[in-house]
Amino acid sequence: MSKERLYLFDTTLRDGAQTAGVEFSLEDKIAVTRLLEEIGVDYIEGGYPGANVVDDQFFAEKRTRRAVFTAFGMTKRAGRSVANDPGVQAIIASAASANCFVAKAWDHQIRIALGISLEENLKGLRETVAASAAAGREAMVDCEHFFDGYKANPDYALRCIRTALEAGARWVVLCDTNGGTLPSEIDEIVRAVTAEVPGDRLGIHAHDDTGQAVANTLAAVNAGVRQIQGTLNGLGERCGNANLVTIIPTLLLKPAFADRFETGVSAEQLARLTSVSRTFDELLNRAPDRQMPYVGASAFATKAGIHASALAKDPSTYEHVPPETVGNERSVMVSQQAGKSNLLTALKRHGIAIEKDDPRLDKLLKTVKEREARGYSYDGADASFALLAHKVLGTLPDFFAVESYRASVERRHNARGEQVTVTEAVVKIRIDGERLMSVAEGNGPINALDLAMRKDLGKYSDRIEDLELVDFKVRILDGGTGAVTRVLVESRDGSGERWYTIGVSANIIDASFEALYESINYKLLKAAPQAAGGAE
Ligand SMILES: CC(=O)SCCNC(=O)CCNC(=O)[C@H](O)C(C)(C)COP(=O)(O)OP(=O)(O)OC[C@H]1O[C@@H](n2cnc3c(N)ncnc32)[C@H](O)[C@@H]1OP(=O)(O)O
Ligand SMILES: CC(=O)C(=O)O
Repeated sequence: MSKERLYLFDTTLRDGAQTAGVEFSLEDKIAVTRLLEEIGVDYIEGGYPGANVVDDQFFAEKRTRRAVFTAFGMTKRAGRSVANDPGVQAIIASAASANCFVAKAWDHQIRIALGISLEENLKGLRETVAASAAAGREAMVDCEHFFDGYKANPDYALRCIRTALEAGARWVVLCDTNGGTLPSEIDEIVRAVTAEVPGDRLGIHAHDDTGQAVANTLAAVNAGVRQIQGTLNGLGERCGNANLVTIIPTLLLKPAFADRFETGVSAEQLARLTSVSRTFDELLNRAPDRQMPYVGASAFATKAGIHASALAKDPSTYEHVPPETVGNERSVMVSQQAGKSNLLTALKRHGIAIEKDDPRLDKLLKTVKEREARGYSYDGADASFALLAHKVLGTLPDFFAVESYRASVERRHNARGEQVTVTEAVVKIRIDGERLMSVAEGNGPINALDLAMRKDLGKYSDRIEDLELVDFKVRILDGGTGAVTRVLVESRDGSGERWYTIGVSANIIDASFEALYESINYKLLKAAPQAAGGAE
């Protein structure tokens, strides 16, 4: 049986630009377009020419290679002709080859928000679409508030669709603008509409105000629409739009859709989805959502010992799809919820071979659980887990020992009478019996300690030259100033590898120092031949 084609329409650069806190520069728009082309969407709605300078610049030239470059805007204003409407003219004159016009389809909105008659609204819709089609653009219409409009006045909502199609629109998109419609209502209304209008001329644009945007989109596809609008990582006005990063793998990997439909996304492009989603978050300067379906860091992660045991026998026991199909990876974590299977998987990741009945494994599990009870959290600090494992198994080289450290913070007035804060640290270490002492100033006690500890590591100094601290997170575990502090340090080196280490103490400086010390030790461990596979 031949499959029906579904068309993916991305509106990250238009509806996504309506997200609170998001502003795209011209360079951002160009970079996002490149990302979208990597995953093979059919249409890229790049923004609203005529609305702002960035969008004018973006639409000054064609920005897509394969996807249909689409400009958004509203239909002509009442009381003027299309030729005299600068908004519509800017859209048609742009470098876009498709135009998507928003038109209201809810009688209540037309009366209140536009203050015009229902006929005047249809006239604007008809004339705008006709002008775009006459200019050789692929015209489409976003029927704003379609579902609320259909509930209030189905005849009028349907007339909006028919008017757009008769005027030359390729697609009419049914919008759940306020995002309050539920999947059962979408199903019922789309089925009623597709009884009148062919589904291969219809699209769906769902907002996530009840957390149902993806479900609503899939319900609309099931009920007959063939164009899907959505955004990268679910960006969009208020609670966001339907998340294409969730929808695409569902369409390609779930038989209920994959057996019936095809898209323009290949298996190779699907495997780039995790990277595209995370790169997009980098560009937005925000942390990726660990729990995002398919692509989140936790999407194929397990902490539970019972799950880890079964996963080791066959990954399909606890995975709904193979993680590599979307470019993600399986992760078995070590924590209080762990059993020996979790440890074995984590040890294997660090190149440590050990039998399940080796008594040292019981000792390691006991140590992990004891330390977790004191505030350590190894599921986010894999490098500290590796160090702990080598220590318990007796294979951790004795790189260097810290004999003592001291940090001081002094606020005083300098010679010009200005108030300054001076921070200084002294670290004494011992390597092969030799004592080395370093002093450093920093912009805070932790920075000063880090600089002092790394200043002179004797024979190891050149091995840590490319070590870089990337992030530093502090969490107070029990609340109050007398509480336990957990510090997580993220490091990286010239190889591009990133690792996480942890420190826990009632004293924030002590916890930080421990995490820094662990980071240096892990860097040295990586290059230590005697530690590799050292449990045997
Ligand atoms: C559901 C959606 O997401 S639709 C997309 C919404 N996105 C945006 O609005 C982002 C970009 N918008 C903008 O930069 C500006 O709103 C502009 C440039 C488009 C217009 O700015 P202004 O001319 O100052 O108008 P303003 O934004 O205050 O109001 C919108 C006007 O468009 C009219 N209008 C709204 N929708 C339509 C439509 N589909 N067709 C015709 N006119 C419309 C409104 O009645 C209002 O006019 P009025 O104030 O005379 O009643
Ligand atoms: C067009 C659009 O963004 C909406 O109706 O939500």
